[in-house]
Amino acid sequence: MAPAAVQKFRPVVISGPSGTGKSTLLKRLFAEYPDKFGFSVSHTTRSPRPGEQDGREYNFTTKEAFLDLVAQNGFIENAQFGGNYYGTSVQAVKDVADKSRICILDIEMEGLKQVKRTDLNARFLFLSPPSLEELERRLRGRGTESEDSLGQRLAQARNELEYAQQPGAHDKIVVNDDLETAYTDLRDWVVDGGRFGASE
Ligand SMILES: Nc1ncnc2c1ncn2[C@@H]1O[C@H](COP(=O)(O)OP(=O)(O)OP(=O)(O)O)[C@@H](O)[C@H]1O
Repeated sequence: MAPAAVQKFRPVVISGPSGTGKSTLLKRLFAEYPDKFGFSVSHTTRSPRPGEQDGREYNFTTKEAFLDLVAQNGFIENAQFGGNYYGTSVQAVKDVADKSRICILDIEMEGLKQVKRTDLNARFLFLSPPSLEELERRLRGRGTESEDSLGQRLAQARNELEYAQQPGAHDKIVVNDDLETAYTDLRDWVVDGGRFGASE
């Protein structure tokens, strides 16, 4: 049997508290390596909007099919917003590897734990803020959060930082203090001398 594409194109899970700088760093990584990485296509039960194509913006699906896949543990993460379901399926991550790209998963701690229960052969990087105080400053500076949402994000950040301290929780921890240093650290670990974590 041919080896699964995820053996060669190992997905990378990047987690870390909201506001730590994941989007900022990933944007740079994608710009420096435009053909190497990809995001998985999410499932949704909402209707396609004009111009949206099944399998491109989303995998459009019915509520029944969605819930079937939930029951089969087919999702890494799933949630309900405004009456519709959304989720990242294990298969969608494999689809990225099948296209010879490394899937980058920007997910929360619960999703990460779910990935560990799959055969996705992922590598795990935790992006840590220098401190909770600095994280709060950045979230306030970004100007996207209400006080409520800020409080929730900081509480969740405490959980994630605690989990990250457990041995074996992540393969690599990058502290995003100085942006240049953090980017070099993250890139060098992800690229891994051109092996991208694969054994050969
Ligand atoms: N090293 C850094 N020093 C100072 N500010 C930074 C640094 N890295 C990122 N920021 C700023 O912190 C804010 C949060 O960054 P970003 O939006 O990338 O976080 P995120 O982890 O992707 O958050 P979310 O998970 O909520 O999308 C942004 O305003 C960004 O410009």
